[in-house]
Amino acid sequence: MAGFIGIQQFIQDYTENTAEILGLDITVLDEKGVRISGTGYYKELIGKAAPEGSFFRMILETGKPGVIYDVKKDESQCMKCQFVNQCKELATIGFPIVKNEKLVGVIGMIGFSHKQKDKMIIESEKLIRFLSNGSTLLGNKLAMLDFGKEKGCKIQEDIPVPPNTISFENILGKDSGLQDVIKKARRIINSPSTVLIRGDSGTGKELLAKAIHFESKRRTHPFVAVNCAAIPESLLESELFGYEGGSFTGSNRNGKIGKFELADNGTIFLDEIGDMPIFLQPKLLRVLQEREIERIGGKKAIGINVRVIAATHRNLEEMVQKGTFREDLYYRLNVIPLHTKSLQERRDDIVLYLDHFIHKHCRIMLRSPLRLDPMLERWLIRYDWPGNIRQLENAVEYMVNMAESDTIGFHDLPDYLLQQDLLSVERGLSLEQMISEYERDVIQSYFLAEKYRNDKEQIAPELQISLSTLYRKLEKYQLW
Ligand SMILES: Nc1ncnc2c1ncn2[C@@H]1O[C@H](COP(=O)(O)OP(=O)(O)OP(=O)(O)O)[C@@H](O)[C@H]1O
Repeated sequence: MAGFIGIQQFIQDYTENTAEILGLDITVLDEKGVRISGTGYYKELIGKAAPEGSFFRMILETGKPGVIYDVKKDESQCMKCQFVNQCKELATIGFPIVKNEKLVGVIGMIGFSHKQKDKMIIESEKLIRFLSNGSTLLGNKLAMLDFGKEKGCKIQEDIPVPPNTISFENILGKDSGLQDVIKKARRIINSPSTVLIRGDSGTGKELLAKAIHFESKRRTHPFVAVNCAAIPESLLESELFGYEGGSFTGSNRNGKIGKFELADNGTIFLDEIGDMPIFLQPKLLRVLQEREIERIGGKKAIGINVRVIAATHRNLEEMVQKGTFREDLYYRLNVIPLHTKSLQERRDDIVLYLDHFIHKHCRIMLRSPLRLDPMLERWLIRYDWPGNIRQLENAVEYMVNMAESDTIGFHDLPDYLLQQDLLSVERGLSLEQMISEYERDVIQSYFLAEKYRNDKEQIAPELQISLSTLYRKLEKYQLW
């Protein structure tokens, strides 16, 4: 998305506003077919590539605009698409985005409902003109961005502008510990104090940091994330604080602005702070105390107004003891400590995440909702999830891809999970107990399914048992 970096938020705002006015869905793809913005179904797909062979990809290949008034009938344009059978689009119009005579993306208008499709047919001339203007607008905006860069304007191209903002609503989970953390975080959104988020990998530290930023008054300014463990030690200092032109061999002659300056008036998220090299720690401490930075090779201090949120999975107290983390920096960071619990510590939330991510990925893959085999669900609840929610979501995404029927079963698990001892969690139970537990889960799942609305007379024949047997089993498993 090289050309689109820096105006991603502009494009998403444009897309959403246009979609609202027209009552149709809008999406924009970059030259590689990766979705930059989208509304409706396509909002969830931002950042993902459009399927090979799809209509918009064809526009990227040919550089020609296209219209499909009836996707179901006009199959010739979609036959090569790998999702042709699951596609929910009814009508679609696409226009290439051209910058300085070069194809750099596609803007598309989509009708998912029959009402939208009819509108697209009736008002086609007007809508095609509208989309053509939209593509010109975006092409010109990109060209202006390049022009500004050539003239040396400070365009903050490496600020990762999020396509949409995050709020506390995005942090799912009923666990009381998690809810307490959210409650605390809500209280300090507008405070200037430094926050230190502790928790294992994939437990939502960055999500929490983003929610704090985007719920605060700083939300219109950048949220800049720096992973201190991912940047080589030798580069971290210049990444964080920037440098003046010609300060060292190989450096850019115009100098480089550091992440602290980029985050001015916003929030800097220092992920993996426990990996900050000891030689840089005094410099960070100074920034936190003085609220000013000095670029490498620079002679003057630059005042900054940045909220610092740091995070780590490491045991900082132990590191302080061992002398690998400065005690003064530790206290300076640990002003507002927040802790994100691992999934192992709040297994009750696992079902909620499974459900949420199954729905999410079914929507993304344009599949009708899948259900989980109850036995598999039980196994997933008892599995330890060392990679926490990130791992769980990836596993669900894999299973939704693999499932051939409307139920996700053990055979759909990713290989690394299949290699686990699938019965290990059941150890200590006799075969009879395991079968009983399975039977209980199956019956319960039918009562939880909206389709049956708790109707025993519908459920009994579905399970091929008599009504009285069903009553007996409900009694046995106390499923009243
Ligand atoms: N409570 C939650 N509700 C919904 N999604 C969540 C939650 N917690 C985490 N996630 C999702 O899990 C993934 C990992 O979260 P995130 O990157 O915030 O974790 P992290 O603790 O910062 O991980 P790391 O330490 O490895 O950087 C993200 O996709 C995030 O959206």
